[in-house]
Amino acid sequence: MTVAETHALERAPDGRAGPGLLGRLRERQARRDYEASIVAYAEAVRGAFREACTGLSICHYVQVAAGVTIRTPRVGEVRVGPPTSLTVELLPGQEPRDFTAKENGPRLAHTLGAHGLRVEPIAGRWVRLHLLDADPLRDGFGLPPAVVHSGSEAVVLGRTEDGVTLGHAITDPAHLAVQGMNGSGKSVFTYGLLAQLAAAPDVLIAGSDITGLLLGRAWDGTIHRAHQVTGTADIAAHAVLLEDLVAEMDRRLATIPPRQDKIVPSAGCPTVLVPLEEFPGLLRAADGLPRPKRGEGVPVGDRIRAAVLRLLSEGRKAAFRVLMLAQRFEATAVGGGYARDQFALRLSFRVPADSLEMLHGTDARALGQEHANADPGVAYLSGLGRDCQRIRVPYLGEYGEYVDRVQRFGRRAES
Ligand SMILES: Nc1ncnc2c1ncn2[C@@H]1O[C@H](COP(=O)(O)OP(=O)(O)OP(=O)(O)O)[C@@H](O)[C@H]1O
Repeated sequence: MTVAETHALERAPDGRAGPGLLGRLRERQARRDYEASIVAYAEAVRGAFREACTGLSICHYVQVAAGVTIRTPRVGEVRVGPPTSLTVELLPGQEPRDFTAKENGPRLAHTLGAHGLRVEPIAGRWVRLHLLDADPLRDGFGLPPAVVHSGSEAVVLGRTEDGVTLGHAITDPAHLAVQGMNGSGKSVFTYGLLAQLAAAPDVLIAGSDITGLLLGRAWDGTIHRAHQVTGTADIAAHAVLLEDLVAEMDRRLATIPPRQDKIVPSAGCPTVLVPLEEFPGLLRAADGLPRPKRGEGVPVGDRIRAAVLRLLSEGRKAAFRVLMLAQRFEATAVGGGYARDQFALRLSFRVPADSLEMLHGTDARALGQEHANADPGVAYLSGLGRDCQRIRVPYLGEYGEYVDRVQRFGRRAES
């Protein structure tokens, strides 16, 4: 036993076993050293924050008699984490998002030795900046085998960086655009979405899928299967299906009851979700077909474009929701800029920076570079009153699990 250990085991004055005088002195010293190190660390964070704000121009330049002086947002409490956080008072005219605008977020975080930064408005002009040690979306999460019992119940879309689970009811008046490069996770996301909706008695999943994986065989025996067209052997069949859906939409629009401006979905008149898997591929295949001679009909590609445009522009009131999937939402590839503008809910898995901006607007420009290398299942979501935010979508599992869930939960066709 060392001398230090002997002292530490001395008896306390009241006779109870515990640290003796020397031990207590050492404890006190250790506590003081620790507190001093915290104060020094907090000062270092304050200094680094001030310098980063100056470097990134998150500051005010004030003219004084001696020249120009720089004011940076005042740091209040520094809380040692992990994750470390600091309260900051915004300067007049500043907004919480100024800390993350452009590339400020990652640059501030890196100066402060962190991976990322999250800004939490507290009250008045005060915000709390959380310095994240790691990407909060690094870990995936599974999609439990749960289904909704009505289209008005929210399906799980994903989880935000703050750990909030985002839901979306398919009855909300929004068409959905999903883009992502090969292997970015858009199919797995869509499997999860459709599996959650497969059992709802007031939802019909009717769409087109040239891959034959999302729709088709997996849905055999369900009520939805008769309303799905797959493969590339008969591209005209995709046009026929979409035109049938437009005819049903027209019928619904013509029968909206008086004093109502939209269809209220029910089991008899379900919300029709129209997945269009790899839609640019469908258009390419259709445009590659021989064109009919003059006066002998409309080219299949044009028929598909016209039908989808009508579903997009008029379908919301008739309880039609289009779910379009593409590697990238270039206007020409998805039926035109007007068609693209109809998507109220937009989701981008890993895509090049210009594709992200194309779908989410210029606000997303700053996010582009990082997102071009995003992990599978990590996406940007915007629309329905939400700012563009980064989420992780749930992982349903391998393809076989999707087929199993559709077969287990999918509403059966009446025999
Ligand atoms: N949410 C997720 N969490 C974790 N891993 C995922 C997630 N989504 C997808 N992955 C992984 O990424 C792989 C590719 O996903 P997916 O097939 O959905 O990509 P994709 O964008 O549809 O590609 P493609 O256009 O080639 O079909 C999956 O096999 C899975 O291993």
